[in-house]
Amino acid sequence: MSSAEGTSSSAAESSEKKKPIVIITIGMAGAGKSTFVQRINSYLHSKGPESSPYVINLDPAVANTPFDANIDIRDTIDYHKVMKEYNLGPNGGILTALNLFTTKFDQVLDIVEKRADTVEYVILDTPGQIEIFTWSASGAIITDAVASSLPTVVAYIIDTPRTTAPATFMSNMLYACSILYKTKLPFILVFNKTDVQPHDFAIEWMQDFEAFQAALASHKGTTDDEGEPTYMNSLMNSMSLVLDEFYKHLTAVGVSSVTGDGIKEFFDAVDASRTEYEREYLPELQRARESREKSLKAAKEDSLNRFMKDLSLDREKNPAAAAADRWDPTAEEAEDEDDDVDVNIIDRSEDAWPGQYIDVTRMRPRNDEGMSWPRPG
Ligand SMILES: Nc1nc2c(ncn2[C@@H]2O[C@H](COP(=O)(O)OP(=O)(O)OP(=O)(O)O)[C@@H](O)[C@H]2O)c(=O)[nH]1
Repeated sequence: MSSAEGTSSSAAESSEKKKPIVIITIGMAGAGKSTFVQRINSYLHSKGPESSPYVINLDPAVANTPFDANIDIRDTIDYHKVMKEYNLGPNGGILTALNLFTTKFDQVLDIVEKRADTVEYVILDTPGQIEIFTWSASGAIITDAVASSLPTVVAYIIDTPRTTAPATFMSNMLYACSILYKTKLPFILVFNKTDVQPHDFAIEWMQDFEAFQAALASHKGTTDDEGEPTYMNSLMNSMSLVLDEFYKHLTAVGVSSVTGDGIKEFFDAVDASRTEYEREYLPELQRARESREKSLKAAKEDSLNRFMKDLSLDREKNPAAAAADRWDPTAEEAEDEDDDVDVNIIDRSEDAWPGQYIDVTRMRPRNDEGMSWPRPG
């Protein structure tokens, strides 16, 4: 972002209250996501009550969170009960619990939007099994719903001490790359646990692919018995060139969720990503909306045309029935409601979600009695 852009946008924003920015935290199990959320939460609290964030926990299986969530999926859905009722294993249980919660996510958004004037940051903690959020329909629905209402940034938490091997680093970057291209949201790589392992090596590898290739060559197991580079080595060498382009779209910060080091730099990156969201994500969202409206309109017209064609074929085949089928304005019992061709085409994007109102913030813990979840069978 150029400084000129930053100045003009901040001048425009200062006249009206900024919308809160949503931080979606994701990361491999054990990367330190919950500890990180707890750390940024306490950092914001320490700045004063007006800076307190709004925290949403989306992990139904977490036993204890080291932070108090304002909205907690566990208050609405009993994950153990879901596993039992649907006869699922742990991952299926988490996924189903998240799916069920997603059906009520509009209510969560309503609540968050009502707090928009008093809150600066909204923090979303996601399930420990990263793929349950990043590769599920409900994860995509939640991300899209949030990002279309409020500025949003993805914080991808990386276990730095476990990423020092070039192959692990590359796998982590490829995963980050896939999430970036899926969400298209501003993206921050958070190298966590820098108290154990500084993240300088990662920054160097991201800025200089030759340094990465040198590290790769010096790592054991990169050549076969004849001293030739292994298939994996050649693949990673080529990938490092491809990822060079991807790194340009990322911001990387090093933090220690234990000592609090680097948390201020993380928030500087979050604040900078607001501009990126407005400049890149919003216009893209607008384009996607327009194209969806266009395709819905086309589908509607196509359906209407096919209906009219079927109707004329029927009439050709059976002229007697067609004659009897004419509308008689004088007939008292003229029923016309079934002729409304629009009824089968519903633009659900404009609808409110169906279902009863449930204030998810007021539910008793671990109790979903009275909820009309779909049941199997
Ligand atoms: N030294 C050090 N340890 C950390 C740091 N952040 C987290 N940890 C430790 O890493 C382990 C995993 O942290 P969690 O916060 O539970 O990780 P998580 O990603 O939420 O794990 P899941 O609950 O499986 O999703 C814990 O033992 C933490 O104490 C850090 O910055 N430095």
